Amino acid sequence: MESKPGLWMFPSSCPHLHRTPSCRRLIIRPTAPSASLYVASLIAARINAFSPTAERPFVLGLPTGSSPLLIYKYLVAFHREGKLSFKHVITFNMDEYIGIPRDHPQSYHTFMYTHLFSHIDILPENAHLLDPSAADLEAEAERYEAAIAAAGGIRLFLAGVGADGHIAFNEPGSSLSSRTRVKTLANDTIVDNARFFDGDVDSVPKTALTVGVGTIMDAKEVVVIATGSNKARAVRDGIEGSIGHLCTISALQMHRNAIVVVDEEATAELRVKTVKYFKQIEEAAEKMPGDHHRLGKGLEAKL
Ligand SMILES: N[C@@H]1[C@@H](O)[C@H](O)[C@@H](COP(=O)(O)O)O[C@@H]1O
Repeated sequence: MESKPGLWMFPSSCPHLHRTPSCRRLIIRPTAPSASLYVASLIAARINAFSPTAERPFVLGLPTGSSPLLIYKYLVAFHREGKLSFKHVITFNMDEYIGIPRDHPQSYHTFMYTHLFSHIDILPENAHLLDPSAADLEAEAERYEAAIAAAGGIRLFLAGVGADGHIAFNEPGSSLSSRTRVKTLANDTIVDNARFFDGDVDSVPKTALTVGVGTIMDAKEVVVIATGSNKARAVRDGIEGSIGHLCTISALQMHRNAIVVVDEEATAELRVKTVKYFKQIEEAAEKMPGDHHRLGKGLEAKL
């Protein structure tokens, strides 16, 4: 029998393939905009299918960075077109820098309001972010975990991935069962993120509050977006590599309901066989499109 890479594989006869787009798998889209539209459409479809109410809100985990930018644009567009409401959505952001104020242009708080929260109907009290100004950061981390639990747990966690395969700020070497805590950033991450601080490595905070790998693994569904050739190594290690703490996104191989959505460029380091296999699965799924496909039709050209 042909060997198949990793736990991400499942037989093309898997009945779930035809029922839900959220079987554990890799989705390959030609470009970053089409990958982002896929993810935004999936999130919108999940929220709408859930029909959230004040008593039964949809709980969404969110990332920052350049990767989710287009996804947020699409979500805002869906909202403006009356296709999506965040009125009964509760969000939890995955991380926040320590050492810069909330209103700093590069804080994740500012990022979220600039790119998403100010443009949708989310209630401010429902948009949760870690507070790095808390006097006791350990207590703040515990408070955050408790708030997630009190909200009923995260239904869908959207994530990006660092070039070295880290998820949130769970840098290489993080425990795969870690919870929300303070993390010292890896040098690679600091250098990478200097692009947001006018290229000045010294201005990048050296520590952050971040949800743990375990916190993300507890979500009912995890969706990762990875686009561009600088994510190719992370995608390869996360999908074809073994599960290990040096590439924390690889923990998702153990998640029952996780999807990695990539563009062609991000597949550059994958084996041809792996790419072919997942494309074949996707072709089969597309013959039975779910509503997340229809929802996004036409938007890509407009944005
Ligand atoms: N903590 C964030 C991650 O959540 C993000 O996924 C990563 C990649 O960022 P980008 O999408 O800008 O490449 O950067 C930071 O490390």
